[in-house]
Amino acid sequence: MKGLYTALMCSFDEQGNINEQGLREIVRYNIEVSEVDGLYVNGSTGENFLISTEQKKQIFEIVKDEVGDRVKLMAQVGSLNVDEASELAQFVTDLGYDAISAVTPFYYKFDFEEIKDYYNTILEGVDTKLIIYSIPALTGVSMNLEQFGELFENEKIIGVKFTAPDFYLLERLRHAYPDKLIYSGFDEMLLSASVLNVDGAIGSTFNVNGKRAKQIFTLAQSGRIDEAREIQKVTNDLISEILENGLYQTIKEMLETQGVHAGYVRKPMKRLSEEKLLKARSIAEKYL
Ligand SMILES: CC(=O)N[C@H](C=O)[C@@H](O)[C@H](O)[C@H](O)CO
Ligand SMILES: CC(=O)C(=O)O
Repeated sequence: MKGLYTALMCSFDEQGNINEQGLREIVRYNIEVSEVDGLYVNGSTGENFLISTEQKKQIFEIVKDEVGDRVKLMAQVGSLNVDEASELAQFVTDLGYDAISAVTPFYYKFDFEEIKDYYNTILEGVDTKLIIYSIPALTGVSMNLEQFGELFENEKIIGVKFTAPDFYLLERLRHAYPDKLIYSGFDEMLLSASVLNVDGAIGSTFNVNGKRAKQIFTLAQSGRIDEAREIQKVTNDLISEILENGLYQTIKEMLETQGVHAGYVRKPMKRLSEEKLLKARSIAEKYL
């Protein structure tokens, strides 16, 4: 389960319906061109929190069908509706996903006991391993070292996708739980996280920048930090331009320039203006 996973985008048409062919093309591009080790399906990047349960299932099915056993697959099933999360956990287990992942429950201010119960409930009765998805900037949920430790006591919880800039906590986690899988979540901090010996990374920009990300990770693992830093610099030039232009929209348009029909984002996300579309294309030309 180690290595680099793309937080997979989903292709939607102008009405917001899933474009199956487009989604298959995104999957193929990630496997064949970016050569990542796996895909993280229905995360933030997949616009998961904007779609129905049926659409989530459809995406899980299409991706598994397209991938087969070529790369590893993680399914993000987390939801404020725990019944939905459990249903999806069972669904992807039956489909043969390699692991599930669940974002910490958000919006309401859940206490730690409630968060723990959420994970244990999702895992009840399903025979799959789970990666916690921690992204405090979007969820408002920060957990400390001891709380991660308490969650890790459940043997089915095998790791965490750590999307936070707290490298003190990351180092403490790595040291305290050498047998758990830790994935770096911020692509712009991949080198720094790799130096702390994370097991892999999961990122949105890998949809278009998977090759450089892989280089950063493998160079850092073999101690070639100067070379890795150069590639992180180019990567961060790219990420800055993407973030300034609109994260998911720009990545989708960059994929379009490669013949991948990544389509539109769903409302309430907005589409790129004509000017930003041109900018996205010029970013693609510069970096791809
Ligand atoms: C919210 C979100 O998309 N987070 C991603 C993973 O956790 C990252 O891959 C970021 O998109 C990326 O690092 C750009 O900031
Ligand atoms: C990793 C990330 O960006 C996601 O949740 O899709």
